[in-house]
Amino acid sequence: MVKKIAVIGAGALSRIFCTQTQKLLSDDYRIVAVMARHFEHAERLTKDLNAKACTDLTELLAEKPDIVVEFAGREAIKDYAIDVLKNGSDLVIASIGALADDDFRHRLTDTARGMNRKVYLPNGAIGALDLMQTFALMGDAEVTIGNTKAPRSLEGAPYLQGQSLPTDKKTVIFEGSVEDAINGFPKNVNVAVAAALASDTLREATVRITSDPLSSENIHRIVLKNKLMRAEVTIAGKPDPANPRSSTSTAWSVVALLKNLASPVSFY
Ligand SMILES: NC(=O)C1=CN([C@@H]2O[C@H](COP(=O)(O)OP(=O)(O)OC[C@H]3O[C@@H](n4cnc5c(N)ncnc54)[C@H](OP(=O)(O)O)[C@@H]3O)[C@@H](O)[C@H]2O)C=CC1
Ligand SMILES: O=C([O-])CC(=O)C(=O)O
Repeated sequence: MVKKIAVIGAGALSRIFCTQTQKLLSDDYRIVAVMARHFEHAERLTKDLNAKACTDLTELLAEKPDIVVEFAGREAIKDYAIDVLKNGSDLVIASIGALADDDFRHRLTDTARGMNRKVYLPNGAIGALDLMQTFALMGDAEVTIGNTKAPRSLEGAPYLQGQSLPTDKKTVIFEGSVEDAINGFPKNVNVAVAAALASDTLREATVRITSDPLSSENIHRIVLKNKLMRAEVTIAGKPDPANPRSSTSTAWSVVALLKNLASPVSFY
């Protein structure tokens, strides 16, 4: 049976996700609605999809989606996630940074369990969340997460308080906890929260953010070790031209997730 997908967000990642899901997965999925803050942004995306454009969650959920996919940001997912699950839809969250908030994460988990729904956290701009869960089970993982982006991909973050970054030299602009990193850079280090949650090191993992004027990629390097295993995962993705903060591969990772869910043989 073809499953109905509704999308929250009509920006850079939603556009890639919708286009590629329609192109590659039409035997299994149909996009029925897209929501944005501005109606015209949602409409710009839906006109090629034969889907409903809206600015209101009730309207989105009226389409009775099997799965709601979020590409809208930390505040949006905090506002909508519980109602999506209570509506009976499963949920894919790109703005995984929202789950660094213990209260939200517990409410999300409890609601999903109570409603017998699933919340899927995609690999996003990184990968290997399966491997990181193995580290979590083995215990005592030491995890460091490095993120390198060009200044234009970092500027505007609350941590920088409007300051511009040097354009002539590579600079470490943040070193600290995952929680401080996501609060300071909510649109840049969702990957750090994903890695820390998967490896069960939300309080212990450390994050380093580097601004590199010569970098044409968003580079994420995660190093994990315990007494029996060590791993280094480096992923370098091209920034989306419409939103240089986001790597385009993030949207593709959600297409891959949906493909996996629909397939009789799943990778893990
Ligand atoms: N897990 C990961 O690896 C990654 C996660 N991300 C997450 O994905 C998010 C989306 O990225 P991207 O597509 O590049 O962002 P964009 O800024 O290009 O698009 C965001 C879209 O969300 C919409 N939106 C924002 N707030 C709301 C709201 N409250 N209700 C409805 N719609 C809303 C905007 O509406 P409008 O157009 O009307 O303004 C816009 O269409 C990022 O903010 C980040 O949190 C990003 C990269 C990697
Ligand atoms: O897209 C990326 O490279 C990573 C990103 O913005 C995030 O994790 O929020």
